[in-house]
Amino acid sequence: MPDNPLQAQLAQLQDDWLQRLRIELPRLAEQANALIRQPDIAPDALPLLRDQLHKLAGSAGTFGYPALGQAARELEKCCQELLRQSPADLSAWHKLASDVDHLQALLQPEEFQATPILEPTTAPERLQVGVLVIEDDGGLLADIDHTLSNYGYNTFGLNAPEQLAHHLQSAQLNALLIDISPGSSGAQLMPELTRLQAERAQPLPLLAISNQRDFATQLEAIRAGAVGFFPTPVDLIALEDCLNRYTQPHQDAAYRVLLVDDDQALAQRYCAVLQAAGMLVDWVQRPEALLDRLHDFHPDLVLMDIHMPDYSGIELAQLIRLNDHWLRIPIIYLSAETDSSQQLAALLKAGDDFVSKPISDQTLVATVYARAQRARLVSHALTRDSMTGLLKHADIKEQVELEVERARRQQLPVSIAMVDLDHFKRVNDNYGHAVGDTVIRALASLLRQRLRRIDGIGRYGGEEFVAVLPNCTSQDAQDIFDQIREAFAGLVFRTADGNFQCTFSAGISACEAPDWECEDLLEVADQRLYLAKRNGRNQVICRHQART
Ligand SMILES: Nc1nc2c(ncn2[C@@H]2O[C@H](COP(=O)(O)OP(=O)(O)OP(=O)(O)O)[C@@H](O)[C@H]2O)c(=O)[nH]1
Repeated sequence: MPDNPLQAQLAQLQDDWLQRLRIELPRLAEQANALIRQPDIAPDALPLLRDQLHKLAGSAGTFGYPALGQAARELEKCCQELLRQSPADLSAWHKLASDVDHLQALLQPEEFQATPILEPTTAPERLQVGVLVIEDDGGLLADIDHTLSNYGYNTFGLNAPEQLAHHLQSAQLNALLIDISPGSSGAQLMPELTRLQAERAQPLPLLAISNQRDFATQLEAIRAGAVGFFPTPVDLIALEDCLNRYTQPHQDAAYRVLLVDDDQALAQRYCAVLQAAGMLVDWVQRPEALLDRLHDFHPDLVLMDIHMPDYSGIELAQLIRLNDHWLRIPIIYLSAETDSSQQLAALLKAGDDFVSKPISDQTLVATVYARAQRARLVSHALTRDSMTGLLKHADIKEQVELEVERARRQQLPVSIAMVDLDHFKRVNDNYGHAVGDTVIRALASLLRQRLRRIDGIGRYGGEEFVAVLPNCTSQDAQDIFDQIREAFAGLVFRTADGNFQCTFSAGISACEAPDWECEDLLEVADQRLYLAKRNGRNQVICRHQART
């Protein structure tokens, strides 16, 4: 009995498939025998037999019976040939019937090779990160501590140089932040640190600070294993961004795969395998439902069977391509078709790739994963604001629409937050536009870090942001945004013209009537944001009364 849930599920699916085949194979043999008795029914009966053999050729290998799949493929070709020639000589029909009959003998269990499935792609929740900070400048050290703790990091220092080796073994330490300016205590520790890092299976991410920015200094940092280099005055927001990149797991949401296949047994198996690899899979059995499902499910990728009763996968792929909105979604054909000219013809009409059935679980996961990852990257590049990495105006609006619609369908709450920096014009006027940009990036980074992976966050205007929080009441949204507001107000921005702090105001709305559309929620959130500004700023309002 398999000891892991996926293998148990696959074994059960294989068992079901076998049961069905024990009934279907004798029927196939009977259909082939009927052709000997009445060769004149061949024009109608033979295509049917060929299609069933085609389906068997595609599924048998996947369920651990490659010899049966191979034999079915040969017989499929044989049917095709008979259809073309319609031989009068009965021996060809006898041979076909006997070979189809023989398929049952190939239903003996073969060595079932359970292939390892790739690791799930879903990211775990945010990790608690410990950072060892070695910095002689007390003022800068205080700013680093302050900023990083506002972003949720644990920072600690080194009391004595001989403790370095001990610290590096601690499970609570995830990154190093060291000032390597000439003559500093960090610089003196570098030879020892480089040696200790080399002994580790996985060196800790090292971020270097220095009052020098020349080639030799940066090269020295790289040789000590630095992944980030920050000349003074340190851009603490960029530093946190770099720390986040190297210490947090990949924050992407699970890839969404829409599977279009009429073969229930195979579809269930593909779903189980892809889900076990951390992907979200939706299965369309009836092609008529395809367009609605695309609209509701928003897949990153479509896996399309080619041969289905009444429709071909190529027609369906062309149908998808008629809509510009879905142009970015890769379509991978899954088919028992091995004729490369047919494959090419399919790709020329629509679709992006071809994988032949039977496909191993590992190849399926790797193919889908690689394609979905690339599609996400392209989509990311097109929909993200380059300064903050958040969604652009049109894309966050689209996401709000989508979530409001989904919430209504599922009868779950959804909240919208509209956020605007306070007196931001003064920041630009007093410290310059570049510093203003740093403040915008700081807020974007904090929003990304404090909100959930399923929340959508966008830069709605210059210094205005919109977030959509599915399955979240307005009260919960207010609590979350109050925490973010406090953390943001605590950040200190260091500039050559002095240090300063900045705040934001926010308005929250939720679906307050069953017929509320996206525009209603945005408008009410905007009114509450305006109220928050009028009430004195640095506050979050989720009803028509103020709350600080
Ligand atoms: N640095 C920077 N500034 C921007 C960007 N986009 C918009 N701004 C500035 O943001 C400021 C917004 O100013 P206002 O709309 O008057 O609002 P405010 O000063 O923040 O005041 P309140 O919103 O009433 O608290 C303007 O000075 C814009 O030039 C940007 O991408 N970078």
